[in-house]
Amino acid sequence: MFNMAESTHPIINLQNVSVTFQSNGKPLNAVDKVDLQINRGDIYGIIGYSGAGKSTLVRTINLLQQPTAGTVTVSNQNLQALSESKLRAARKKIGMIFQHFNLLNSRTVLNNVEYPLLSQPIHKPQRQAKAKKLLELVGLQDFEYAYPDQLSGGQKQRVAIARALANDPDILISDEATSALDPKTTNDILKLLKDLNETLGLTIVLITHEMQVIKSVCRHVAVMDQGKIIERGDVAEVFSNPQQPLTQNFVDSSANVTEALAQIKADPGLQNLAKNERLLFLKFRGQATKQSLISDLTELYHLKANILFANIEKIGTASIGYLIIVLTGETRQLANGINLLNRNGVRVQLIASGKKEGVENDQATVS
Ligand SMILES: Nc1ncnc2c1ncn2[C@@H]1O[C@H](COP(=O)(O)OP(=O)(O)OP(=O)(O)O)[C@@H](O)[C@H]1O
Repeated sequence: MFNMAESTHPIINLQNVSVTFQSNGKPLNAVDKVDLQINRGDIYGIIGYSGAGKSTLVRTINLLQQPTAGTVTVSNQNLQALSESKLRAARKKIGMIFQHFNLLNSRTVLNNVEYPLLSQPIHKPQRQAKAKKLLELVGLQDFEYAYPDQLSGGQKQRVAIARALANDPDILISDEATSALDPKTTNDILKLLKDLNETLGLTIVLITHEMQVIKSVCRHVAVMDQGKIIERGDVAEVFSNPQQPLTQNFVDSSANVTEALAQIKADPGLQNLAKNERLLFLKFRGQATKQSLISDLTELYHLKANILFANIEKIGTASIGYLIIVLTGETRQLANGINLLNRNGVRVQLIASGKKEGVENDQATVS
């Protein structure tokens, strides 16, 4: 996906950035020697589980979090070398939105959006005009005099976005901004962020623990674990061919496979498979998702496949298919069938086999 607004010049350049906290008297490397370059106009996702260091990392971008080591360059300025007043000016060009909106409940929607402009040398009419324009941009022109408590979660986040745009930032950092929202509202907010990226050329850095969020708006992604970026690149490339088990976990959870596997493994009915049955987890990629391999098993080897779970995860132009099946048939034919799947690029994992008939009797490779 090419975006006219995106250039190949990094607007954000973190070099060898570390943040070490003291936790119970011991050093904790929340961010560990991270290099991160984000181009102007990009929508860059950072994904990781809780505690991976995502928030700490993105807070170094505006020096809300001072790094213990490394350099932070934004819009060609080394932020650590700036005077207090120049740093304040640089920070105004980096907006932020959060999971819990952080609105001032005693102020109207309009006053909330005006708030960051109060310290600016602008007169009230211009300030209000600007805030009204921003509310229109986020689709809340009819809510100027409402109070945050009267709004839905999605509307509150729109106010927070309008407020974050008050100083015409070049960069918007979104820290789990959709985590408290339902799926439909999440999509609406993500669509708004994408529109703002396209119309304003806004660079967006978005942190989340949900792969669907990354998939629906980001062009690039970094996967974070224990303070380090363990994998990064184009979203479709990273998620269609994960190199790290953690990245694979995100893909599997997104396709609901992790949950399905747990449920199936816990099903008492499947603890006692007959000796001619195999419980298999199959993962397909690319071409394999289009082939009729399951019907081939029946035709060639007289195997019966009982499908317990099926899903296809589409990532860019790539597809990853998942099947959990109970395959029934003669021992030799079961081995032939599994070999056929393997030969066709299907990753076959044996979850359980029938009693007495051990796996060692199968002449097939299963992982
Ligand atoms: N001010 C602090 N003092 C001490 N430890 C901290 C501080 N801030 C964060 N940490 C620790 O640093 C690690 C990374 O936290 P961080 O909040 O950056 O992770 P995260 O990936 O954003 O996760 P979450 O989504 O849960 O916030 C965690 O172990 C956290 O407990």
